[in-house]
Amino acid sequence: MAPEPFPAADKLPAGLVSVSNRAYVTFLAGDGDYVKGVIGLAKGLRKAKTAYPLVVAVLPDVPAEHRRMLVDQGCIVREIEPVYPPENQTQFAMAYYVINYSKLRIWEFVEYSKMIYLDGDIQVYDNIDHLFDLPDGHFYAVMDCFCEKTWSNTPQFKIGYCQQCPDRVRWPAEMGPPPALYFNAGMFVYEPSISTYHDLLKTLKVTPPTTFAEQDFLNMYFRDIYKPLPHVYNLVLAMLWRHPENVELDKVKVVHYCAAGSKPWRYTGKEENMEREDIKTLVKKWWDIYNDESLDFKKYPAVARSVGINTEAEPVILQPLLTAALSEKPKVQYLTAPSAA
Ligand SMILES: O=c1ccn([C@@H]2O[C@H](COP(=O)(O)OP(=O)(O)O[C@H]3O[C@H](CO)[C@H](O)[C@H](O)[C@H]3O)[C@@H](O)[C@H]2O)c(=O)[nH]1
Ligand SMILES: O[C@H]1[C@H](O)[C@@H](O)[C@H](O)[C@@H](O)[C@H]1O
Ligand SMILES: [Mn+2]
Repeated sequence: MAPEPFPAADKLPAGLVSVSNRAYVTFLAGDGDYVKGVIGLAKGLRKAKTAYPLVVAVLPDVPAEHRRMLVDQGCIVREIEPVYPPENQTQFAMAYYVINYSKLRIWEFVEYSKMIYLDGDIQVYDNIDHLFDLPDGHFYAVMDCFCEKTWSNTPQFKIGYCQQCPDRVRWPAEMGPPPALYFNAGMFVYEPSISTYHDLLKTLKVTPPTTFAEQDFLNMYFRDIYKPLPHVYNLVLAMLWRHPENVELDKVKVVHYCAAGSKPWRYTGKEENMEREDIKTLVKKWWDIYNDESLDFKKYPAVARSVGINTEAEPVILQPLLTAALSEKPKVQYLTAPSAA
């Protein structure tokens, strides 16, 4: 059996809690080209020298060949069951809802105490491991922008209101209180929990599907514990032309290629705003990482062997071992557990 990367919590000396049971997690559905996004993300995280592995939650329709490619990139592949929207609500767009709601399965990954979820169309350009140290008990994500056409059927869009600049068009008093802060669900910091997982699925069963699927649902479900993160942790590309005054591009750590036409592996430059120089540069940056063979996981075994790691063991567990071995920090950090008294 492959060795465990870190001591299990119940094998630690009394009073000590492992804080290494952390991981990034992304999600993959289908046999299309999103696998490129996930491979790019795995390589980007490696370039940023994260100390934590990337778990990929895959739906059953992800082909074996794509799973192998992910394992070869040091990812931990975990199959999840699809989650279906409430019956009779969605004659069309079924696939869209199944894909997005299935993301809720990641609350089941309770072998990790804290995870950072990243969409497959996200790239990480700088280390964000410090986000794991944020206090527990909250849901952390970056506030969305309401200005793109994707929002056109919302009251916000219709009156030109955006939470990114609430003073530009004020929310009219006759429309009641302004909408609660709303996050983009392409990136968030959360704590897996079986009780939350069951409650999420139970609540979903009685919640009619809406435009932004699980994103709307998560916003509703976590509204009381939501804490906004700065834009640098999830730059929604439309911010570049909708709210440039809120963006410091050179400080951005995480880019979300969610604007129409911006997915780097499908980029043609033809769609609206896609000819911008900043977009071209960001697309090129993504490709530079994707094409960088020195970031391939297979390049790492030589280094692994030199620090005494068995590279023939399950590749899926190599990344945390290796990155921990190569980082200056100790492999396992310990915290004194608060007294139970
Ligand atoms: O065929 C697909 C479609 C999607 N995905 C996965 O699902 C994620 C979400 O899809 P997109 O990134 O294409 O969607 P957007 O960024 O436009 O979507 C935003 O809105 C969605 C709901 O509308 C979700 O909330 C998503 O997390 C949020 O970033 C992808 O990154 C990818 O990880 C696949 O694996 N295969
Ligand atoms: O999740 C959605 C999606 O990414 C859209 O492309 C974007 O326009 C929205 O702001 C966002 O909420
Ligand atoms: Mn996305």
